[in-house]
Amino acid sequence: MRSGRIQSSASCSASSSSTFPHPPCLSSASRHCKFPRLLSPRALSLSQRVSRNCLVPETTQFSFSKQSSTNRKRLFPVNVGALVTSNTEAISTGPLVAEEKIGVLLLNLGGPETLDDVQPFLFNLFADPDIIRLPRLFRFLQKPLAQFISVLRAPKSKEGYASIGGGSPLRRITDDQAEELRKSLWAKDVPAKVYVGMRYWHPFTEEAIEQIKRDGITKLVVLPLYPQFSISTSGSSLRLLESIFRDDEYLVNMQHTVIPSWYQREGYIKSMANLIEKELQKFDRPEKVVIFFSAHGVPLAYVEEAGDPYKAEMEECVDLIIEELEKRKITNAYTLAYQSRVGPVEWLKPYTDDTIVDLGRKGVKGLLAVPISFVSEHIETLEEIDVEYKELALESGIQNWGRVPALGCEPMFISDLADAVIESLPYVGAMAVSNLEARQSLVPLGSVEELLATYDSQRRELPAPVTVWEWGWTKSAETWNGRAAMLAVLVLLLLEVTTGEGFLHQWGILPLFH
Ligand SMILES: C=CC1=C(C)c2cc3[nH]c(cc4nc(cc5[nH]c(cc1n2)c(C)c5CCC(=O)O)C(CCC(=O)O)=C4C)c(C)c3C=C
Ligand SMILES: [Fe+2]
Repeated sequence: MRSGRIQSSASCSASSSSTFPHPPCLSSASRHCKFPRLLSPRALSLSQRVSRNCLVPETTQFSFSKQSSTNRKRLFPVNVGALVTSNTEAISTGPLVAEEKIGVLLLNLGGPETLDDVQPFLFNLFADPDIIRLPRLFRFLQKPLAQFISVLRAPKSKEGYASIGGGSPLRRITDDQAEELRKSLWAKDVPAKVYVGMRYWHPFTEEAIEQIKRDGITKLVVLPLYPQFSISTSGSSLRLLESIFRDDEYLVNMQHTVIPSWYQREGYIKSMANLIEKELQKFDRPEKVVIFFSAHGVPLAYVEEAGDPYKAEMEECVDLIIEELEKRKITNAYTLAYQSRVGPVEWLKPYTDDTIVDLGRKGVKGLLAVPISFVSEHIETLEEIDVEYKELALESGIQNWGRVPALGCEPMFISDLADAVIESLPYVGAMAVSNLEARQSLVPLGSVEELLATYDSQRRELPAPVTVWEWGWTKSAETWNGRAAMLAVLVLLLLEVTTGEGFLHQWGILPLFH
């Protein structure tokens, strides 16, 4: 089989070989132009909105095809140190004074630590308006609906968590990453404190923020632990931070900056390439193995309707890793697919399961799975990939299976995260939008408000990714089941509100305001 990207027959609408014009940016030297107001999100066409990275001058065609990727600019600096120095000089925020207390806030998803945590964890997830975005009129239903869906989904999720030891390893791994990052920063003469703020489980972002206040942090770098930005992950955490910051006098005055995504950084790309290279060597005939990048999916509407840059960033990330492997003379065939879809709506394609079957049918005998959207082991690597997809691959005729571990605390990766933090420090509190130099930063930066204005500024209503009720097999049946269930919820609510009694009162969801 020829090397290069394998396109599954179940391939996506905006395929990896599609070419589209790149949005204008201030300067061709600028690696990212995530700063708003220059380009009004409304003014951008859909194809422009999904790829906001300004890697090439305005007139250049930007393509994700294999052929053109070799002509593309290097995405990461050859000499980070030199550029940091020049950036530091360029920004007039002044030197860090002795009383300055630097904090780094790592944002992550969080996961249930015990089986009893599963349903409340799912409730928090589905109560997030960036996961289920209800029409304005129905917003008051968010919590009852989240309760309803979480109760329905909990048994299936519990099974998964039970099979990986009774809980998610996410907290332990993220705490370890925070400690290693802290050590790395101190070793680089940046005495910073590192905090972990989870979106859906302990330690919650609110708890981390309270600690940040108690510690008297004056400069904060916000670093989501997702390499690629999605409205549903980093975006959701930033949305929460925005509301916490807005309501708090201390935080309003605390200087901060956000590193929204960092998939293009040299240390991350090289660390991923190292892991892939190492795992390939475990196969009898490494050159015959297909490298299978599997990313967590998002509903298609996030990308196509809300302008989520996730898919564009993911494709670019894969291209960069492949370029790095090619430099090492590793020219295996590869493909990218999306896993873990929930509910009846269409998610990013091609789907991982369909692609595995497809590859088996095409005679592929060796597959190396590379989880790419997350830097810790979690239920979707340990259960979905290691158990479900492996089984599917073997059933589909793929005889040799391997999986690249998540990065975890891999030293080169942690050291690169520390560099990202250090590079961002000159911009903490700097008015990134009005600051010409900041726009040319190596690390795409911005305040919480700026980033939220860039991505998803209109907060369009999106179809709920999960179904409320499930029976029958057809899509239309599911739609009608959903509508019927919605009606049932409304009737129940009406009864509850009028009688003051019912299951929502028993669960403490109503009354909404105490
Ligand atoms: C980049 C990573 C992730 C994206 C994008 C994402 C979007 C997304 N997820 C759901 C629904 C669920 N996610 C669940 C678990 C989960 N999700 C991610 C990452 C991304 N999610 C991780 C790492 C995990 C596992 C955490 C752990 O405990 O180990 C779950 C719960 C598990 C299950 O029941 O399957 C749900 C549900 C949606 C709807 C969504 C986009 C809209
Ligand atoms: Fe998820």
